[in-house]
Amino acid sequence: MSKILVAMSGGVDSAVAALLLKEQGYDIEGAYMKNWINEDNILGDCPWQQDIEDAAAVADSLGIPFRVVNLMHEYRSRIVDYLLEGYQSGVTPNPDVMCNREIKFGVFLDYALENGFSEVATGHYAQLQEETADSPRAIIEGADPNKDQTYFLAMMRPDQVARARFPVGHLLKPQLRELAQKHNLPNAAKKDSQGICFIGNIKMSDFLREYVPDRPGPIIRADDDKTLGEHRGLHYFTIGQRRGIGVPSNSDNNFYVVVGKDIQRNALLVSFEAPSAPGLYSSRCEISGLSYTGEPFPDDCKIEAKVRYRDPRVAITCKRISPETIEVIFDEPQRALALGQIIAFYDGPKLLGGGIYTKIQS
Ligand SMILES: Nc1ncnc2c1ncn2[C@@H]1O[C@H](COP(=O)(O)OP(=O)(O)OP(=O)(O)O)[C@@H](O)[C@H]1O
Repeated sequence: MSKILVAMSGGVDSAVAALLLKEQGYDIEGAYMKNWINEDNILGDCPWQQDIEDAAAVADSLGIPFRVVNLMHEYRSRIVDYLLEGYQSGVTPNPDVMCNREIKFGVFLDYALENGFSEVATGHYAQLQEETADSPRAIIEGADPNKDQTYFLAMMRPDQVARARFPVGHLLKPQLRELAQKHNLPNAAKKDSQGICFIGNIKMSDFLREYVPDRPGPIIRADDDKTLGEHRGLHYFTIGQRRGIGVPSNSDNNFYVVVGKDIQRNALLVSFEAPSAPGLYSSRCEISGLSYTGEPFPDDCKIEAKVRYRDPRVAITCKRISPETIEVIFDEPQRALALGQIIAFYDGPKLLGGGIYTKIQS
């Protein structure tokens, strides 16, 4: 029977993933991935030591072998550099999506295959539709609509999907917690992690402050080009952001919102929140780095997409520009799309693939 390496973060989701596979009779081992932040420890916070202890304790209670895999160098080159380059060039990268393709189902899967395993399991809320004569294995949204994580898997390639397992994707989070308690898993009551896969409990703004030099520039009102103030660096801001701009609206009903970045002038563009705010809503965009989780979808087609994590699926039309680039036209204009971020494509609950916003048009 095939051997499965379970990626155990110390959190409850991957603990239950291991529990379920064990109960189903699979030959499994657990592994914690040590990433770059573990080694550098510059920000004086090390929640990961506790995470390793928690993952080891869960493996112990399940009676499965456990190891720590050091992926520090790969993480530095594939994720941290991508993150820093993105922020330095004025776009908003998505380390979580890249982490799944490059690390969890990239170097970590390679490590598993080299060490006698045939699959990698994670605690992602996603389901799998097994391969049929007509189509390869497909990723389907998780059963818990509040927890579905398929968006983060959008850039996975078919060969990676073929070797992935998501044992908890059919569960609702409360059911998962109940299972963890019923089986006395040592981390049954542990709080959920905050998302960004390697930064852990460290805030993105602290990370940026440490690694990307400040580069002050003007805050400009996009409607009339009036300078309203100064920002510390474009990388601290994302389109659609309202908090922390530092420019009062002097009015009770109007709020300034970031509507864009003018890279040439190093200017942060703001406007009052409104459907007519210049650049805030887009009806079309260009997507590069197009990647499919299974069969490629047709050159010109009507499908659905999630424009960001936690957004509902929306109707889109795709038009092919080149092998790796498409134009996406939204049925309804979408608010605050950020260059560098990821769009995920769907056919109903089935994930089709993803790509990177490289041009956004109103
Ligand atoms: N440092 C790590 N070592 C091993 N596996 C990891 C690590 N970080 C994340 N994973 C794997 O990736 C999955 C999704 O990661 P994410 O950070 O979204 O955690 P999560 O949904 O809070 O799950 P968990 O409760 O297992 O931490 C985890 O369930 C786990 O299988």
